[in-house]
Amino acid sequence: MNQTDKNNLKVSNAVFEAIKDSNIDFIVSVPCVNLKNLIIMIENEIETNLNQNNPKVDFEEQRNKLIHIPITREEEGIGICAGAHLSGRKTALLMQNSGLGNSINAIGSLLKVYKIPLVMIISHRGDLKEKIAAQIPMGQWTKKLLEVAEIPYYCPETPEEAEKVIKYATEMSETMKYPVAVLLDALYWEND
Ligand SMILES: O=CCS(=O)(=O)O
Repeated sequence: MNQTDKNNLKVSNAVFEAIKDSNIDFIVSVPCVNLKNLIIMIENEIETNLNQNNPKVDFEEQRNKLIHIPITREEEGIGICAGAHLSGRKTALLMQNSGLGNSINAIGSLLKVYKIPLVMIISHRGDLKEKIAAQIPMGQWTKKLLEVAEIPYYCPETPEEAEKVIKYATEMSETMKYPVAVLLDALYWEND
C-alpha cells in the first residue's frame, strides 16, 4: 500500500470512529472517490456484526446495530434518512458536494419543515487539487448554498479535528433538529 493510501486510511478511520462514537446507526451514502475507504470500513463493520456466530447474540439485533444504504442520488438520501430518523435512528449522509444542488429542495421541504436532524459528511470536491472541470462550479458554490439553506458547516483539517467536529456536529444537529454539514476537502483527504 502506498503512502497516499495509508494517509487516506488514517483520515477515513477518524471519520469512521467519530460516526461510531456519535452512536450514528443509520448511514446513507452516495459514492465519491474520497469516501471509498470509509464506505469499506462501514461495510466491514456490518459484516463483523453479522458474523458474530454467537448463538447468544440475536441476529436481528446484530443486523440492526448499523445499517448502511448505498444510493444513487443525494436527495433520495435526504428522504431515506428522514424516514429512518422518524423510526428512531441517528442518521448520517455521506456524499459529494456535487449532490448538494440536487438536495436543496428536499432539505427545505422535508428536513426544515419537519425539524429533522441529519449529519451531512461531505467530500468537498471542485476546489484545490480538483482534476474534473465539471466539479468546479459546485465546488465554489457549496458553502454559499449551505448558507442559503441555513445549514451550519465545519471544515476540519486533520483527523483529530474531524473526530471532534463530527461528534459535535451530530450533537448540534440533534439540538437544532436540522442538518449540520462537515466539509472534508482535498487537503483533508491527503492529510497525513
Ligand atoms: O464524481 C466524481 C467521480 S469520482 O471522482 O468521485 O470518482
